[in-house]
Amino acid sequence: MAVYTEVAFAEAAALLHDLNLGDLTELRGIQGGIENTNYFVTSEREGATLEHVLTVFERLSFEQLPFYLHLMKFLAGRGIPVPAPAANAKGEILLSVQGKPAAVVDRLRGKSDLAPGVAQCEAVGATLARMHLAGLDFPMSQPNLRGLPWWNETVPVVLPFLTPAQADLIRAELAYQNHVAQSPAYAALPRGPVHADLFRDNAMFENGELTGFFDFYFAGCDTFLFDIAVCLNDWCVLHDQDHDGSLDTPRSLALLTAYQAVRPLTAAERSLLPALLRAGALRFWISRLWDLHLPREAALLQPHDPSHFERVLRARVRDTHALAALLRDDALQSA
Ligand SMILES: Nc1ncnc2c1ncn2[C@@H]1O[C@H](COP(=O)(O)OP(=O)(O)O)[C@@H](O)[C@H]1O
Ligand SMILES: N[C@@H](CCOP(=O)(O)O)C(=O)O
Repeated sequence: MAVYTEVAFAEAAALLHDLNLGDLTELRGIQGGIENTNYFVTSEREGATLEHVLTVFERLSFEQLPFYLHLMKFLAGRGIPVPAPAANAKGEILLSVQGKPAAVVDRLRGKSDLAPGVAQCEAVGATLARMHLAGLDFPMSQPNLRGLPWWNETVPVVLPFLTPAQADLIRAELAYQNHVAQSPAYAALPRGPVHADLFRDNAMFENGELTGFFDFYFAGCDTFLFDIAVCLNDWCVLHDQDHDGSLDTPRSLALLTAYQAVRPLTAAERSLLPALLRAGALRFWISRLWDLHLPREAALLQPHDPSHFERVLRARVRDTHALAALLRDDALQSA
């Protein structure tokens, strides 16, 4: 559990009043996240029980937050299942707790499915594509703050903690990704607001139905293909202890086919998916190394295992040509 900022009951109660969300009845620190302080807040208003999530942002600034919160509001308004932020009487959705930025958003029903099958991957693929299309009109712009420039800055910071073989891999992959980013095919990739961290623990299901995506605090304007790659790397790999990071073909095809039924991939996207799968693995290997070796103070913090994404990256590098062949597969082409 990561609770970096302790919020008192009275402080949370006053916040809910300002948002016209009634009387606070329960305030509970949330286990699971690693970036922000999160609490479940339950309140009573005119006989109804309301469930929200209070987030205090630990790394993001008052300048960066409007993009994420307004994106969630915009997507929710377009019928995409994401938590809408609550507004105060002045219409403000970006709040302040102990001088830090904060927000109160809808609590999604259900729980995360950490062992998804084909049906869950289909639901994620279709909803991801709908979200990408809905976001095309979003008027605000902010880069993916965990994109290539951050990788270039952060790799030298984590290098001292790596073995020589790991250092060779991370340097070679960073060079490869800088090269890919200069290519005409990369420039041709469709772009818009992306979630950029849509792991299994950032989606909820209830009775087998997807109830929504949440945790948009790594979102940014980037290629849609990067978002797809991040999803495939988490939703469609084997997660047993001995796994080697390989993609599970039935779940990968299910996610991609469902995505394509809503927004077909372009030729440039097909050709660059193997490279962007490597980019997605590199991004989370770097951030997990950074979180592990350069931790912040926290009441309780469970850093994620970086070696998982080292394995995923090695598997994607090994499978680059096989994945390219899979993407030329007739069944997927005609989806
Ligand atoms: N809008 C929401 N609806 C339901 N549960 C949520 C919501 N936001 C966060 N949670 C819960 O809080 C946990 C941690 O949130 P997360 O956003 O992943 O934290 P962090 O930002 O620190 O990574 C999630 O695993 C989930 O159980
Ligand atoms: N999904 C990332 C970590 C980001 O934390 P989250 O709790 O906001 O998803 C990873 O698994 O490394």
